[in-house]
Amino acid sequence: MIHSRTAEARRTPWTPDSWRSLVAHQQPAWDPAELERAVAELRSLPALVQPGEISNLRRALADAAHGRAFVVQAGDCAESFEDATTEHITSRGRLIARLARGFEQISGRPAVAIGRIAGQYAKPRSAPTELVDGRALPVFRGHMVNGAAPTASARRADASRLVQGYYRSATTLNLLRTLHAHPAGQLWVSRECLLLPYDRSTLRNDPASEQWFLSSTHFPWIGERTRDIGGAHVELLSGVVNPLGVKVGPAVTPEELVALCARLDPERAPGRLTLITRFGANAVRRVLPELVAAVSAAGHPVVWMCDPMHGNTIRLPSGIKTRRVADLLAELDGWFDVLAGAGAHPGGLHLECTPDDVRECVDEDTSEVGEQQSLCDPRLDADQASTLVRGAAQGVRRGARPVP
Ligand SMILES: O=C[C@H](O)[C@H](O)COP(=O)(O)O
Ligand SMILES: C=C(OP(=O)(O)O)C(=O)O
Ligand SMILES: [Mn+2]
Repeated sequence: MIHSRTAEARRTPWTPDSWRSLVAHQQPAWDPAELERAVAELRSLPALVQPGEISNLRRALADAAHGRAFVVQAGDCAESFEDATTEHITSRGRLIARLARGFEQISGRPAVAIGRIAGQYAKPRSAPTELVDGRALPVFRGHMVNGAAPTASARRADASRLVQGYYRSATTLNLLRTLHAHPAGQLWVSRECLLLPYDRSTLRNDPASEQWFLSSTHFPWIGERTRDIGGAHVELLSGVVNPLGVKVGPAVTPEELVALCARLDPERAPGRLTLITRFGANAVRRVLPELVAAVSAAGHPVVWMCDPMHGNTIRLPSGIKTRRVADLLAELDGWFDVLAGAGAHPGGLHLECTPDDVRECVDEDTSEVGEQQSLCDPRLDADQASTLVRGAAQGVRRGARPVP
């Protein structure tokens, strides 16, 4: 990532639009008139989540920061508009709830269940274009931006998709609330904060507290490619009261991470900030110790969450992406060991998974990979996801009951 280093000293006060003067990474080339129409409509539409829910989630995440609970955050890499159906939403909600319950049964620690769902429709990409039959096409950026079909017309950024995505998020969340609303098993929703005009148009001011909140998800996170401290994503989310996640890859320096914590968690409030680390099995033991030491020394009570998916992606010669469960478990093991060594609490696990019958990730042997049905990254199937959750639950138990 290219970092624009806006000097802290030059920072003007936060407003819902203060991000506009800053560099915005990973934004599609919208048609300005179409975008204006979409955001005008979105700004008049109801909030999907309410401030009281956001406070409750912050409390649950504070428990995770203190080692009294553990987050199980899971779902598709990219949700599909076509999958916003009763059947698909129900099976996804059930899988996440089942993973959380399975974690609790093995670990004895309460789980905070968060879906990558009800709005996970936008993707950051490694390159803006891809070659299809020798022709460069804009890359697929998620259904809130364009279509996945490899044609120029499908790949055009279409701002009316922002509104379609809002409505699909609303119906998805509505069904999830019906299925998982009881207080003990509440399912929270999360997504990457990526498309800034959408996020801006779903900011709302809570009249009771006069605080701003992002009303289109409970738990937004900033991706590895957009966590520029001087960039627009960090600026926009710094001013909302939602709990925030930040993805952190192996190139981050301790100084950079502490600066991000200072921007996003200036009050050092447990539950405010979750650091979702995604280093890869080979890097986690080398990179994580210094980061945990620096963040702890700076006094930020973050939730440390392990995303074993995004640092372990393998691109096969066929072009298909896959991941080996063995690598994911190795990263998870290293992550637990480092946190235990640093005296920090393991706070959560972040997975890309699906209840559908797929073979996008393999146990060990990459020749076993099947057709990639995912719109973006390879997902675990339900059994593979359970294996990871079991690994996390066992890691928590090991930490909770030290060997004499
Ligand atoms: O989760 C998403 C992917 O890791 C991200 O979109 C990058 O994918 P790409 O390298 O295929 O662009
Ligand atoms: C894009 C993603 O992750 P990262 O930002 O960590 O690469 C993702 O979670 O799908
Ligand atoms: Mn992904």
